[in-house]
Amino acid sequence: MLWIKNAYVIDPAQRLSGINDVLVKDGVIVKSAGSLQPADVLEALEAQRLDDVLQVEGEGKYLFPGLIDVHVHLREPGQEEKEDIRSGSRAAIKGGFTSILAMANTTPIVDNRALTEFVRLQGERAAMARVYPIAAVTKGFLGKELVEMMDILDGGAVAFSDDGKGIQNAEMMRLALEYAKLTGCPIISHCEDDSLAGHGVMRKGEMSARLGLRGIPASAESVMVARDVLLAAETGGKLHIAHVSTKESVQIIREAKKMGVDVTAEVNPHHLIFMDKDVSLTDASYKVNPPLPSAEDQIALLEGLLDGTIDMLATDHAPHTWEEKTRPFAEAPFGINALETVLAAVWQNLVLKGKITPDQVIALWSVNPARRFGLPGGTLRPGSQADLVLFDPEYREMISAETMETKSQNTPFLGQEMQGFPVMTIVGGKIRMAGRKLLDNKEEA
Ligand SMILES: NC(=O)N[C@@H](CC(=O)O)C(=O)O
Ligand SMILES: [Zn+2]
Ligand SMILES: [Zn+2]
Repeated sequence: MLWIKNAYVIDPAQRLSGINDVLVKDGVIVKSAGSLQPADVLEALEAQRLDDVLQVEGEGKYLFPGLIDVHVHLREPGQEEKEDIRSGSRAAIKGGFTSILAMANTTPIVDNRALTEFVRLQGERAAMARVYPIAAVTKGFLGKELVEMMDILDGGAVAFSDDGKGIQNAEMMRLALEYAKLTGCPIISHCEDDSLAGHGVMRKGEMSARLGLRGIPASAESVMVARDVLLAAETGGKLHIAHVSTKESVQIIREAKKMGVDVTAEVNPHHLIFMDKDVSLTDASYKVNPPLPSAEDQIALLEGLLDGTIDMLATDHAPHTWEEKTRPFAEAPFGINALETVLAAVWQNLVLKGKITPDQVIALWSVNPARRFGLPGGTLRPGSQADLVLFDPEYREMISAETMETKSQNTPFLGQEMQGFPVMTIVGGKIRMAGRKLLDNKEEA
């Protein structure tokens, strides 16, 4: 049993934002509002002695429902030199994520039930963050044949996506959304038209011209966003747009929502924090797909996030080896390692700069993802599973290979001291991290 005292509790689902005490018993939230006296605690927990209750002082810290990240690359099976389900889910816990959705672009691709079950079971074995598999939309990501959606859903998938690759064939996407209407399970679209993206390596514009790098026009994304919302409108299937990065995409999604299309969207913090201007030829940690946006796009992304056009934040945690990411910019793979640095990055660059409130961050990264993907969590309402994070806005940490659980170091923050980190992460009442140290096999609170 657990009693967290005097923390600043943020629970947008209950419209809670203020100093409160939270009680946990048998992996479930018992109480999440009010200031409690020992007698109240014993009564609420039906406990005999206060000695049976672990007391945690939360003063000066925020307490919120565990973050849910719907876009993570864990690289297992097949690319365990970059990450595996254990290292990735450990990184998640240190970053404040109690649930993560694993993308299917592994080797082999997660396009059948056996592989879906494998990902789920590896997540359970790691016993850190909850790991939910996302399976491919098309077999082998070839865009030719749909996977066996019903069978894969029975295996535990919570969404379908060919993320890493856009589905080029419009009829294939239409068919996928038609099935999504039947299953009620979202299709996550990586919107990228290959003919427009070509062999580009950064956003096309003045900066790409100056650096002499091949550019990817904004239309490579927005053209497919437009296509997909029209297909979602026609079929009634649930559509989720991954990593929105252009102002045109934001406009299209805004209009689609007005039309009543069942579409949601995410934005990655790196697209809100960095721009095409930050790209340098000597540092491929800024190389990501979709590429870093223009200043104008970045303003539109933030506007979209604040007006509800964009529903959630997601990391697109994409670990790659040091060897690959120190290749010349044009040859390095796309992707930014994010799980352990992203909350501090959002805190420093968006919250402390007054661009977004802590309450908005929790709505965007916990409540909304839980709702859209039909997952438990996302709230501290009594009776909910006890997935929570105690966050210290003052805590500072140096970002290095030694301090991180991820196997890769491809983050622009490497070697920097950052501020604002989780100091306790609890999953189903089990303390998985305390004082920045991971705890294996902890008893349930
Ligand atoms: N985002 C990236 O730059 N890379 C992702 C693929 C993807 O999310 O499309 C990866 O798997 O490395
Ligand atoms: Zn993608
Ligand atoms: Zn991705």
